[in-house]
Amino acid sequence: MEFRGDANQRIARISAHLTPQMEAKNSVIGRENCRAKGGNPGFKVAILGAAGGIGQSLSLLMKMNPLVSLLHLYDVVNAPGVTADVSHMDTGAVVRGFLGAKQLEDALTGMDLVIIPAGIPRKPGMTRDDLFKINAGIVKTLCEGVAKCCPNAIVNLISNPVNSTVPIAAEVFKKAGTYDPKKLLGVTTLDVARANTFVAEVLGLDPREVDVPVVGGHAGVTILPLLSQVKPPSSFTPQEIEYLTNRIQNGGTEVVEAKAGAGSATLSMAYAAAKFADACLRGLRGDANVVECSFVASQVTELAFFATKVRLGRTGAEEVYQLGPLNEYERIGLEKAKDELAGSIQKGVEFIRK
Ligand SMILES: NC(=O)c1ccc[n+]([C@@H]2O[C@H](COP(=O)([O-])OP(=O)(O)OC[C@H]3O[C@@H](n4cnc5c(N)ncnc54)[C@H](O)[C@@H]3O)[C@@H](O)[C@H]2O)c1
Ligand SMILES: O=C(O)C[C@H](O)C(=O)O
Repeated sequence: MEFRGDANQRIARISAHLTPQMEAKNSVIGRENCRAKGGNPGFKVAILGAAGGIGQSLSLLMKMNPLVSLLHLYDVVNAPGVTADVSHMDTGAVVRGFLGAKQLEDALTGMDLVIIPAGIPRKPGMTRDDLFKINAGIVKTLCEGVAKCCPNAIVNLISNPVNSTVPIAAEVFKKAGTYDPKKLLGVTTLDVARANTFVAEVLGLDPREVDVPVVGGHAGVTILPLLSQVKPPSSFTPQEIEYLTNRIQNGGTEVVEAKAGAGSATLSMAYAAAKFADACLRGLRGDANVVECSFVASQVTELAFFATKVRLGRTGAEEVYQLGPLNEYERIGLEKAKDELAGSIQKGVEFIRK
């Protein structure tokens, strides 16, 4: 009887948390009184924009990551549904949902890593810069929350245009007095995933065996694959170089056009974001030799931000690698990339300083 009593109490506690009244009473969408808190040692991760095309798949993938003990899912719509759904996966991370601006601070407090895929995606005919008007304000607000509630967190910024949203985030953090350049990382992993895939197709290799550094930024000509540095060492014909460079630079547009108005890359992006977040968490844990490409504060060129390989450690991007030797084709590409990047970075900075 004693056992039944305990069990009934437990069931009553859990059921109480399933009622809409209780959900409304709690400021957080979760199961606060449940015994099952996961108990995993691990990192606390928030996804801002978790109910979106990227956000939902990314939430699923981060729930599967054994390095995550607590997963906060925040959005201005549909966070409760995504949270309920993902929370039923029998993996270690405990999931809590947060809906709307009033719950942003709760979503962010105590986080080690904040991943931001919030904002509108492109439709055919648009450039990433066309998203600036709406996404700049969204990123500003969310980063103000980060500065206030988890100023030491690593931030993975996905929202486009990344070439401008990363400078926006940096300016917000500077204004708040919390800026640590090592901790602000623009996510360019999808460019690398595409480059590895397309190069592997041309070489007839398994993409997992291929490593293509992609530097510069994350839009059109600013996406600069360094095919001369591909591993395993490979040579390409001029036609192959032209084809691969164009396809990698326009990979996002290829998906936008194929989706024909229904958005941009979400599944491959969630995969790439989860891969990059996992690298950040392994760095935070102290693993050695965690190296990924990312758009970060940089002294590699004269520009304040630039994507190159970085080494991820306990404090974020602890080392920013130089470009290495470039061939003539890549040197010309670099100049074009820098010209466009300079304007995008300036636009982001001015948005906050104006
Ligand atoms: N860095 C990259 O490689 C890369 C790749 C693909 C997409 N993106 C960008 O990621 C962004 C999201 O793309 P998507 O396809 O997931 O779009 P989506 O419209 O499917 O989802 C965006 C989500 O953001 C939410 N949102 C809007 N304002 C918010 C706010 N203030 N706070 C929290 N959440 C908010 C929306 O409610 C929505 O759920 C776009 O800007 C897109 O261009 C970047
Ligand atoms: O192309 C887009 O608009 C989305 C994203 O930046 C991508 O590269 O897929």
